[in-house]
This record gives sequence, C-alpha cells and structure tokens, in this order.
Amino acid sequence: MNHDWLFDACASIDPHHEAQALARQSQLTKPPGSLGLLEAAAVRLAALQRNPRPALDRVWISVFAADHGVAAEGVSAFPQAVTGEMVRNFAGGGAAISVLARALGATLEVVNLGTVNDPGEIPSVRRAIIAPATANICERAAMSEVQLQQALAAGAASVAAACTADAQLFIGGEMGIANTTAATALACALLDQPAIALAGAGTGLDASGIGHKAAVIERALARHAAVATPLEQLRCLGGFEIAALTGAFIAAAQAELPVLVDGFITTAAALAAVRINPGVRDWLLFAHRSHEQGHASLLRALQAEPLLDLGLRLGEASGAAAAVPLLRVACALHNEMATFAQAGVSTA
Ligand SMILES: O=C(O)c1ccc[n+]([C@@H]2O[C@H](COP(=O)([O-])O)[C@@H](O)[C@H]2O)c1
Ligand SMILES: Cc1cc2nc[nH]c2cc1C
Repeated sequence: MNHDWLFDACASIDPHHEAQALARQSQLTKPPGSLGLLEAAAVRLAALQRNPRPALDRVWISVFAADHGVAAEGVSAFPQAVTGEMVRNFAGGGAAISVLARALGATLEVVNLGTVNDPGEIPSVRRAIIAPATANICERAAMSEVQLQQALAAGAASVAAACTADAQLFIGGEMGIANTTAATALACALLDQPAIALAGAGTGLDASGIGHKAAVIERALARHAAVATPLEQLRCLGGFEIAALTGAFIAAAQAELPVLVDGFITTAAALAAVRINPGVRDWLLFAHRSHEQGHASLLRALQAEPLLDLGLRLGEASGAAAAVPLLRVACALHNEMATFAQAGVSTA
C-alpha cells in the first residue's frame, strides 16, 4: 500500500521570520513577555506564514464524521444514530460549529466518511464514504489497509481545498459516536499507557460507564498488542475520521499551512501524525485543554501549551473555533501596537 507521501518532508520554522517577530515583540510598548501566550502565538504565526504581519482573515474548518464498530460494546452515552443526524445538523446550520464558523466568517466543510444512519446526499456535505463504520477494534483491525489510505487521502483532499481557497489556518474537527474509545485506545498505544489512565466520560458516561469503557479498551489493546508502528496503531485502533485528521495534519504541514488543533480526539490524531512524520509538530498550534480525561497526557507528549481551558468536551472543532478570536487578537497586537520609539515611551 502506498503511504509514501506521509513521510515527505515538512518545512521547518523560518528562523529569519521568527527572529524578526521576536525582535518586534521586544520593541512593543509593554514589559517584555507581558502578553504571555498571545506573544508566542503571534511569533509562531509570523514564522509559519513567513509574514511580518501575520493574519487570520481566511480560516478553513473541516469536520470529519464517521461511525465506529466499537459502539456495539456500549461505550457511549448516546446512540450511534446521532453521528448521521449531526451531519445533517452541521449542514443545516444548527450545530455549535455551524454557529461558530458563521460568527468567525470561516469556511466550514463537512465530510461524511461513513455513518450507519446515513443522511444521504446533502448538497453542502462532501461524501467520501469508506464504509458504514469501522470494525469493532475488540475483534479486529478498525480499518483495512485500503480503508486507511482512503481516510488519510480524504484528509489530504480537505487541505488541498483549503490551500486552493488560500486559507491562512486549517482547523480539523470530528464527529463520531464512540470515537473517544477509539482515540483513547490509540492514545494508550502511542503513549504506552493503560486504559484506566486515559479513559474518560466522552459524551457523559458515569464512573461505572468509564470503568466498562476502560475494560473494552484493554481488550482492544490486548487484541492488537503486536502492532508496533504508529501507522499500524492508527489502522488497528483508530477511526475513519481520526485517520482523516492525521492525513490532514500531515498534508497541511507539508503544504506549509498552520493548523489549530481542537480537543481530545483531534490531539490523538495529531500525535499519530507527529509520530509518523515528526516535522508536522512545528505546524501545530493548540487551542484548548479538553475536559476529557486523557487530553492532558496527549498535550504533554506533544509539549503543547493550549490557549484555553474552558472545560469544553464537545469536539466538532468547537474549541479550536472558540480560540480563533484570541489568535486574531494576538495578530492585531503584534501588527498594530506602537513601539517604544514610536510612542516616546521609556524602556527599562
Ligand atoms: O473533543 C473532545 O475533547 C471531546 C471530548 C468528549 C467527547 N467529544 C465528542 O463526543 C463524541 C464522542 O463521545 P463518545 O462518548 O461517543 O465516545 C464525538 O462526536 C466527539 O466529537 C469530544
Ligand atoms: C448531540 C451531540 C453532538 C456532538 N458533537 C460532537 N459530538 C457530539 C455528540 C453528541 C451526542
């Protein structure tokens, strides 16, 4: 199976633009470092965009939806039919991400990779159906080699569309009942952690539900214990939408398009992307710390410091979208504040 493109090089951070942006931050009328992560974010965007005046006027959001065979193990608080129903809601404009995309003036693309309760053709939804759902990871690999390749390519296709639209930032989101089970299993494999350390409430399980979910994840991990590479871990334990996100993040880094990572599931996909192609890491910014149990461990493994910690656990790119105004403010401060010399303010 040809996964060769996944390993193609990503550009590293432009040292000239990074140094220029750092120098500018040190000249703006504020004590050095006093704007904290807003400074760091603006410097990172200036370096990634190779632009002394970074901008986020054109934000692209792709939400990948897919169903999971492991839902049959009773690991979610909600029925599987919700995935397909939410695809219709995304398109109809009533979902959280629909509202956020409108409020931001961002482009929202919805990609259906396979839902058991298939909403069928919807004009604004890209159909990239791989199968109604992945296989149950307790019994066999979630995806075949061909399905993995299709999912990775679906993510890369979204990035190609974002590049055609001249996007300045790529946000990936997901929707899939039971996908916190798949993402947790993948995270456990990538981080070599037991299920009980990373399993969380997902859509709202109680303590006994989380215990059952952790046992299901342990069965999946035991079933795929021999799997060693991150790509195989993604194929055996992940999901269509998780693999699409991994493909999208790798393709975005290769296309020099900065990425804003959302919550728990997207961060598991991001860690898989970085394990497959370490050059991806430079292109990732992190929006928020999800309420989901395992998110902090994933962020730590990526040495990521997210902008927000609001107790969000919705997914569908909502946390990343909520952080865009903050990144826009970071750019405005970087671009428009007066320097000490311009304002006639004394330096330390
Ligand atoms: O992004 C997160 O951090 C997050 C945390 C918990 C749940 N979710 C969303 O909830 C769904 C998965 O939850 P579950 O309980 O069905 O595995 C899926 O559609 C995700 O978008 C998302
Ligand atoms: C209603 C609903 C909306 C969601 N959006 C992302 N995950 C979700 C899970 C549920 C259950």
